[in-house]
Amino acid sequence: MSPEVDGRYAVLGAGSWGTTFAKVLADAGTDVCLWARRKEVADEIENDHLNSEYLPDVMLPARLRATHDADAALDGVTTVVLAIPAQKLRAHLEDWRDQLPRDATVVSLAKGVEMGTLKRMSEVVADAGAVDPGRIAVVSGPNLAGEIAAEQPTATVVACSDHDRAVAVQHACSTGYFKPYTNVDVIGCELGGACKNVIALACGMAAGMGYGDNTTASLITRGLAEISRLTVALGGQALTLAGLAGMGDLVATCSSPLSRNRRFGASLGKGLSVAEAEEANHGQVAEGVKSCDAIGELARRHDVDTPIVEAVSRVCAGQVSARDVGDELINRERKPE
Ligand SMILES: NC(=O)c1ccc[n+]([C@@H]2O[C@H](COP(=O)([O-])OP(=O)(O)OC[C@H]3O[C@@H](n4cnc5c(N)ncnc54)[C@H](O)[C@@H]3O)[C@@H](O)[C@H]2O)c1
Ligand SMILES: O=P(O)(O)OC[C@H](O)CO
Repeated sequence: MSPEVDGRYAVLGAGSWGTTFAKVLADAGTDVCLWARRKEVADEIENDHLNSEYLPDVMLPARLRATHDADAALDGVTTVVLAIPAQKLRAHLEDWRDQLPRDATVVSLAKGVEMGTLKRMSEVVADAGAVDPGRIAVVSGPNLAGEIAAEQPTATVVACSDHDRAVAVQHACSTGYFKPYTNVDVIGCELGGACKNVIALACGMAAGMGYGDNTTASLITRGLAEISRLTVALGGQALTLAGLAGMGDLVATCSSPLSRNRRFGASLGKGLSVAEAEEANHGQVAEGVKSCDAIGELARRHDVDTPIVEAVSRVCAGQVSARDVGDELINRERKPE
């Protein structure tokens, strides 16, 4: 375990990733309290050091505290970590806005783009939480919660326009199994995390139809081209997408049977309806299903071509089958890479 880290952290949201990230912080020696929406989840973590619904096989550190009371979790903290699904973040922030300490760093773990507003999560935090953008950080990378909770070695990126704040979060979550790098390109890191979910849906569809690694690699690589174009159009850095928050997360999410987005896509590829695919995912969030339309619309507004994102949107809307959309993609116009 690392030496004690300065500052107190609240992690708001005790699903797979919120619980895992809180464990990482506690293992790093950081003082952390986890807020759970349901009292029984908070009580189980506080008393039994277990979150049996999301991480049934993982013993949580005794030093990790948990509560159902958001005011208590936020009292006196230096850093607030938001681990709420992307489309639910705004409503929660509006509730918590007055409790967010004025100088706290606010870290978003969510990977999505808000439907309707087309805002990235840091923009939602700035807007709904009334937080100065220089205080907002995002954590994104190849971070499948189950593997990290099992303490398998993983790297990630902490991005913040204020480098000192990124470094502080980096120190607070560095452990023997979790290695955070810093970056100042918030736009690139966020778009990498949000868009790879949509590409993972496409890879899942391909797997569900019985296709192998060549198809997956082709979708990952052409997906990376779409994400890079969109990132540059929105003011981010293409090079960020060559890193952990881009290629790294694409490889993990598009290849892993643990990914909820890939699993959801595989259900669609096998011919299940969207409702049946949701049921097969046991109510856990597959962010790409909701974000794909917003990402597609964002790309259209900036005149960026995103054919894989468009294809996934149409399948998720039930307009076309995965197989038909696959044929459309392979038969698009031939052009230089
Ligand atoms: N699980 C991962 O491996 C992982 C890794 C990196 C990033 N993320 C991202 O982190 C975010 C959270 O993902 P997760 O895996 O923890 O999700 P999850 O489905 O496991 O848990 C969601 C959590 O949010 C809570 N919540 C609070 N308000 C809610 C509401 N109104 N509706 C639904 N749930 C509500 C739920 O109770 C639950 O504790 C997502 O944006 C996801 O893309 C997840
Ligand atoms: O399970 P998924 O598809 O939400 O992916 C989890 C993480 O985002 C992987 O980095």
